[in-house]
Amino acid sequence: MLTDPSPGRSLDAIRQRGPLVHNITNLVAMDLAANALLAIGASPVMAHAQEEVEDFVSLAGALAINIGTFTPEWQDAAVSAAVQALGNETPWILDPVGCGATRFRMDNAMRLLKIRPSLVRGNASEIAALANNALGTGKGVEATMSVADVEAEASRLASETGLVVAVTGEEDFVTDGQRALRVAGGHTLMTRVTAVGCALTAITAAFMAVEEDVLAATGHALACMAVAGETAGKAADAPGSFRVELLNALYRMHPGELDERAAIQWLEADA
Ligand SMILES: Nc1ncnc2c1ncn2[C@@H]1O[C@H](COP(=O)(O)OP(=O)(O)O)[C@@H](O)[C@H]1O
Ligand SMILES: Cc1ncsc1CCOP(=O)(O)O
Ligand SMILES: [Mg+2]
Repeated sequence: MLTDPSPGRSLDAIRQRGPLVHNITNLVAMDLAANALLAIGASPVMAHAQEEVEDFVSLAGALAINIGTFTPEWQDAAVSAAVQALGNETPWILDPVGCGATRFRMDNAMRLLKIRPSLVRGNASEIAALANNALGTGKGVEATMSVADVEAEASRLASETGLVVAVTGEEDFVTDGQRALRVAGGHTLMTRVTAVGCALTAITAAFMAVEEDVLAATGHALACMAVAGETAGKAADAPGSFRVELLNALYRMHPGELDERAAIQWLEADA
């Protein structure tokens, strides 16, 4: 595990070690998330059969669970995987896609939250919904609130649960209830390509596989995606080509460039 909190060092470690990331993710995101992991140098596997999830967790450096198109069977497999990850001390991340939209999604997210993910990453509406166990936020899987609107609720959720919570949007916010950071950058076209957030969740798992400090690993992953988004936004002016350029930018990113361009701001306690 790394001790030097530099995003470039984390990216370099991913490229050197190629951690296997086990994803239990949604039908929309599988392609982009797997390709984003390959682009940064990690190895993806997408697997959600109850019969094999525990085996894959034991092989993986990190687990990403994303509830985006869950069925009850899928959810049960995710619970088994999360319990296994917790027992193995394998870092795992929860992406509560659209949890403010339906009771089924919220119940899935709350059940998984109790298995103590290392990190919860969602957009502003999802984190607001989760923090209050309340429906009615967001439009389906999309955010209708800003990150600034929910920073206080994210901090409360982190303090109450002892988990690290990341809220993403125009400027990202991450907190463990004591320490916090913001990550600037990215591009508005990231909201016009589906599954960019899900792909971010997947690559954050890869950063958690090589960096023990979950808050730092998350900051590094968010900065990596933000820098890639900026690069892609210079090369593309519409969603189709932006998606391709985002993968190209993740693949081409040099650790030194990431260190230079990462806009991570560590905040005082209680920020
Ligand atoms: N308006 C924006 N400007 C720049 N970057 C953005 C913007 N909205 C989202 N992002 C970035 O897009 C990625 C996905 O975040 P988000 O859209 O919140 O997730 P989701 O797709 O799960 O709703 C993050 O890296 C985030 O920083
Ligand atoms: C459109 C959609 N519907 C169910 S999951 C999904 C993808 C959501 O991706 P993201 O959370 O990254 O926007
Ligand atoms: Mg999402």
